[in-house]
Amino acid sequence: MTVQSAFQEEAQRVDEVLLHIRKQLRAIGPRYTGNDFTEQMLELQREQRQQRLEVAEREPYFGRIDFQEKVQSAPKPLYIGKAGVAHEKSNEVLVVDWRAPVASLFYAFSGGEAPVSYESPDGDVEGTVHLKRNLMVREGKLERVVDSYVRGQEEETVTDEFLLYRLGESKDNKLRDIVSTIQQEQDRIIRTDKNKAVFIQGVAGSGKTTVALHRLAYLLYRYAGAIRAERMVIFAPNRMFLDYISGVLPELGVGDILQTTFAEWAQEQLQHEVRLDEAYDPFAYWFEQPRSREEMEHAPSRVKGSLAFKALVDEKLAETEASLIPEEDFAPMPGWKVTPAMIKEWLATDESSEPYMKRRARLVSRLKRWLESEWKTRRLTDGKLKSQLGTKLNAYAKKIPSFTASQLYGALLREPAVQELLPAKSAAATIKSLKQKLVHPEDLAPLVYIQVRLYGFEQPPYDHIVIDEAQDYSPFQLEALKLCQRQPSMTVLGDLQQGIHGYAGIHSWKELISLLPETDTGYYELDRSYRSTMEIIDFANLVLGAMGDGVKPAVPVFRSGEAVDVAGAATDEERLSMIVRTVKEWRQSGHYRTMAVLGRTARACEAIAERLAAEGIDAALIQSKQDAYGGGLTVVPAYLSKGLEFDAVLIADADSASFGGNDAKLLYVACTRALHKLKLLYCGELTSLVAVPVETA
Ligand SMILES: Nc1ncnc2c1ncn2[C@@H]1O[C@H](COP(=O)(O)OP(=O)(O)OP(=O)(O)O)[C@@H](O)[C@H]1O
Repeated sequence: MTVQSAFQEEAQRVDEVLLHIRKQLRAIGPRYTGNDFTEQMLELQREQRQQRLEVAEREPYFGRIDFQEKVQSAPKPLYIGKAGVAHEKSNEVLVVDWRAPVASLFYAFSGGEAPVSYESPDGDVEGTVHLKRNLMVREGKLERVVDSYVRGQEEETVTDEFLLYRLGESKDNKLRDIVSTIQQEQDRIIRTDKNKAVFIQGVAGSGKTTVALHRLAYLLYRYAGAIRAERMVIFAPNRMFLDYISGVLPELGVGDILQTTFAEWAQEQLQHEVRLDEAYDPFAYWFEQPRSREEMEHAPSRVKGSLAFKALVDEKLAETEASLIPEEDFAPMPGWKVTPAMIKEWLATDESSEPYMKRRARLVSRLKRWLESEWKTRRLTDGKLKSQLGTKLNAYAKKIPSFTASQLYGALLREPAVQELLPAKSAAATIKSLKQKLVHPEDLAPLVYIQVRLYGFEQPPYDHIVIDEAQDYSPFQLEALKLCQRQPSMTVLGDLQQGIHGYAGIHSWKELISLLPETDTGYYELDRSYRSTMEIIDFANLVLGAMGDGVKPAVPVFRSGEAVDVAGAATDEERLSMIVRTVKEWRQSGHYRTMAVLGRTARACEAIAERLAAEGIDAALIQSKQDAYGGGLTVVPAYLSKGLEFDAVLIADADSASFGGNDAKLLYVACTRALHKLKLLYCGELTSLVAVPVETA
């Protein structure tokens, strides 16, 4: 078949499928707005179906794979789309949902005539692939058809032309779904079994965030009923990042998933008993002036996030547990007595896995029942005596300690064992803040952990937990989250090479993985970077090399672009003029929809934004409490740019004073934000992290 006739045939099919989709959309009818519960539930289903069909109407499908099952005599074309569509009468499948088992063939097939198979609920299905085709449909019209594999033709392996086309596009202010170009190594992670905690170490731009979001959509489809969107949670580093990723799930037809930061979530779990101390800004402390590695290593945040600290919390909780049995008898009247031994017996028959405060409440009720039964047995009637007995019970109950999480935490911080781990000054400062109900971010994991151990849940709230930028999490944070899940079902992703929060995060994935049973975990590495051109990745790898041995360079996709520019200025004034000139040039070129000027500190960024404003250039200055990222031209401190991406990036102060020997990770993060264009400017001496200066000015 010629390329032209293939295009015509596909264009005709797109039209036909769209007719079916539109017919089905029309058949959905008007919305139900009454009060009948059953009708309301049906309406919810109708609404979801409508959303799926609307997604399909925009782009019915993006891929085709012709697969011949071993038992069949001819290949069958399967069209893969974001939402499955069936013929309204015959139920024949017109579009296969990308999450269906058979669709895995489209992603996993890497060429060759050998038999392939996919896992269906009824077992493995074997067969051969005859065609793999990418189709691009925009606004209901077929625009492009690319065959990446045709059986019998000379090229044996699939080509990446379609992927390269997608990667070459410029980006706006939101992360997008990648269903049409998911790569084999990503697909494997997305389709991992639900009862696993999946850990992903991936280089910058390898699609970790994107993969995690697609995995949620997959789990909801594959385990419909068992896993529910409202019992899932995504943790991201800040509100701006959450805004940036907020478009992906709706586009995949998934709604209602809680997307939050650990700090916000923790304060809610603690029912706002405490709040973050606004006067302490960790970013300002750690990034606005040089700090030594030594200081980072011994930071209070590292101690409070450690397992050694958790062990002390556990000891304190065990001690509290033991205090459930009072040391004295409860003897409200002569001849009436409950001994500690009896209480011990009662507690032993109770649900011993229940949290302390529940067991405590149960014990007090039991004492009350005992009092009532004694009262009845003795046939007493004196109302005054009854109220005296009540008072005695209350007085006795007070001897069984009762705590809020922050009270217990405060008590723990006063103990000598804690003082051995944590500098006395730091413990004293935390105790003082707690009195005002203020805490630092690193106090939240211990507090939530204590809260859950003291009060528990009716049932742990989550079916699945996603942790993005998990290299910045402490083992104690993971321990707190473990208590909140029904079974080990997590997606934990990050990049140790981008671990710029050394004062809080981990050094090795083992620190987190070892907290779960080995059989419940999976570990994956993603080495290919999809975001940036080869030139940018090669340059970023150079910076990475400055970190010393043991680093894993990112492997670029074969997408070539412009060379990375490095230019020096003689004076700071000249550097600022060069920033203005570069931004103007980039704007005039019309090539870039999103651009960023990255500075080492917030202060440096303020100066740049001021200068741009003075030249009449609009730029959004991003600060640490930012809620949203709006695209266009942005000025942002390098440490806040993590997770984001821009068509063009200008690193405004790549001098040796701004990026010293310890800042390789930060500079690596900054360089890898760029998709198509990267430029570095410096004044004075170029940072030693960039080994080969390239003069272009
Ligand atoms: N298979 C793919 N097809 C097309 N684009 C992809 C693919 N995988 C990743 N991308 C693109 O690469 C970019 C980086 O993805 P993402 O932000 O998820 O990576 P990351 O590993 O989380 O990056 P970082 O660690 O730098 O935050 C995004 O623009 C994403 O759309």
